[in-house]
Amino acid sequence: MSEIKVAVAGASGRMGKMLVEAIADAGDMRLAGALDVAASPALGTDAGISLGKPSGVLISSDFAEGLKDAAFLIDFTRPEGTLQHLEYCAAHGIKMVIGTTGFDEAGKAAIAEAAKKTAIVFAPNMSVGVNVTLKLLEMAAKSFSHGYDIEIVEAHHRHKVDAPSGTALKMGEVIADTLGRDLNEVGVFAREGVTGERDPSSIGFATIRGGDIVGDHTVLFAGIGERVEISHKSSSRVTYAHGSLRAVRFLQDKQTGLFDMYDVLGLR
Ligand SMILES: NC(=O)C1=CN([C@@H]2O[C@H](COP(=O)(O)OP(=O)(O)OC[C@H]3O[C@@H](n4cnc5c(N)ncnc54)[C@H](OP(=O)(O)O)[C@@H]3O)[C@@H](O)[C@H]2O)C=CC1
Ligand SMILES: O=C(O)C1=N[C@H](C(=O)O)C[C@H](O)C1
Repeated sequence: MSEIKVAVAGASGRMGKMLVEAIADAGDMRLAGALDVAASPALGTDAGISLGKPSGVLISSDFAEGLKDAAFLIDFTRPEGTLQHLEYCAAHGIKMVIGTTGFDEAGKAAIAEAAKKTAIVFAPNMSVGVNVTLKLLEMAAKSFSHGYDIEIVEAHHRHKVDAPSGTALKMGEVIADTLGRDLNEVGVFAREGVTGERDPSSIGFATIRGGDIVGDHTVLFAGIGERVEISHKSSSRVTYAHGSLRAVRFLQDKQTGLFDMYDVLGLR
């Protein structure tokens, strides 16, 4: 069987490097292109050089050049970058795995629209563990629908630019949907000063940023006399990279459509 040709956007970023390495180590894939922003000091360098594994692929900011051999683009960048890549990929039939977080509603709508022209997996967290945790949260939310206060705490490294994390928001959405609530109405994203008592229907979010924390998420169901905490902790970004490669393989026989990691992992 021929190798799957995969390009990586944000190739010199934390996830980009991890993906370049994971593709090199995968027996069924080949790095077919590497993109980064025009201002990146990594432009023109070999995408694998910082890993000590030269790939023969130079990092480019030119979409036509960086994607000329690619059937797939894995994108972990910023929403504004992803939306540019999306337009190009939709026009050229390149399938996408999007891990970028921090999209507004218009950005999410653009991804849904592009999925009418090409096949896309879009998920705020590609790890198996987090997606299984989302299923556990659905189950827990059903049982803790009354008498339990729901709070979501997430912690990430000092470089993360969006808050709360895409994963924390997804956890909130899953719980709110299960309980028939609208996260836009019940989400509480900051507390300061005299806040008044807690609204029992609210879902609170707390954000920690520091050091090199890869990604921790805890959902707290706090009742009277007991509390339950459901936690996931990432110790390496490799889990996101391996999930992304599973998403690429899942998309191989899809032509169009918007999918997430529940689809990839058979959790729906
Ligand atoms: N879904 C998941 O499982 C996961 C999602 N993420 C998400 O992935 C994204 C990237 O995370 P991370 O790798 O840590 O971030 P980094 O900042 O390390 O990497 C981002 C990369 O994208 C580049 N970039 C920045 N702006 C643009 C742009 N406008 N267009 C194109 N490329 C751009 C950066 O270039 P430069 O450095 O030169 O600015 C860099 O190479 C975040 O949104 C994060 O939340 C992260 C981990 C897991
Ligand atoms: O920026 C990160 O690092 C991560 N971002 C994703 C998010 O916002 O949920 C996934 C993971 O938590 C790591």
